[in-house]
Amino acid sequence: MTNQFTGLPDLASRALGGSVSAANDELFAQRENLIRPEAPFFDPNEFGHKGKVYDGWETRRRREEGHDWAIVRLGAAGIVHGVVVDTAYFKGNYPPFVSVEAASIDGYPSIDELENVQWHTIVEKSPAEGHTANEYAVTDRHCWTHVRLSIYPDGGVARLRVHGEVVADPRFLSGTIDLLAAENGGHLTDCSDAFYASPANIIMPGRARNMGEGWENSRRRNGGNDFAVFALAAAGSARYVEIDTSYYVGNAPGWVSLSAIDTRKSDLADAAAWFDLLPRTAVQPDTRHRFLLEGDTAATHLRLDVYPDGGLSRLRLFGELDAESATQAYQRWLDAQPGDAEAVGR
Ligand SMILES: NC(=O)NC(NC(N)=O)C(=O)[O-]
Repeated sequence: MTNQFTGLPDLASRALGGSVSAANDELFAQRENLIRPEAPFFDPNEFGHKGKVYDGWETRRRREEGHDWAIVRLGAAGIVHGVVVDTAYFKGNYPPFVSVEAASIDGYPSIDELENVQWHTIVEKSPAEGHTANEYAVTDRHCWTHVRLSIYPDGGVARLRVHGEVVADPRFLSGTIDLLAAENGGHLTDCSDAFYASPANIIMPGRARNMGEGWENSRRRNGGNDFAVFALAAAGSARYVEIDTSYYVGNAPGWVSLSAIDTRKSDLADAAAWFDLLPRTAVQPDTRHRFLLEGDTAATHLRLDVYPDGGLSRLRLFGELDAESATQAYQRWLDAQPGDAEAVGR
């Protein structure tokens, strides 16, 4: 059975800015592979001087007591709903048991400092299978900045996915911000088609480096148009939007439109409560467009329609939180802090 949490953003992903800060060993395969956003790859014929080449993190065969570990700084702090320890292609060398701990650290700790922070178990030592996306649900609802994966006693893991909700530090939600950005807490809630790549990609930090880093649907053959719906990081009013079709040369939409809703006033399912933010507007391939928005734009959700289909590399919605929304964001962040959140590395 697939757990629902796998639909939530991967807080560890390199696409969101995660980093594998440290590992006790990585002789066979480097730790940074753990958070690569793409699916693991395997070439049965590829060998290096140290052995078989794996797209994952792999430690040597352990000859003493103990176990191996790797520490990941999450790309965005958040509440973890579940983790996936994917042992894809590790068949005779996967770890039979894994556990995951988490920590909440305000600041930028060194590797030495990380060893001494308070780690909380979020996945008890549990069995893992080889060549399998092993899923573990997490019930703790505190906000974490780091996780530590332990494997028993040693072995290889292709990917570590840490699915959850971003809980942005409200001190950085002031002024004009991207209300849609995943790093601020914006997330995809619905879409018509993610055949080649999900629209969740278009709210990731930075600019896409190629078409694979954006949203690409399939060619639409049966009428209608494709769409994606996002929850904003927090309720706010948008002043301008950036619609980037970079790298979509033969498959950009012909036109796009944006609509929004404020679920503080109406139900998400109330079709009549959605209002136009940007009317149907022609867009060009491989172009970063900016459009000013007018009128009352206060909203909690945004819907992007592309006509008839086609991809985007990024979508940005710049504006400000209103006072009520800023207070709520602050309270949510405060409520999610574990009692022993530490300030380290400042
Ligand atoms: N064939 C292997 O994968 N062997 C070993 N691993 C690598 N990467 O060569 C091992 O002993 O776990």
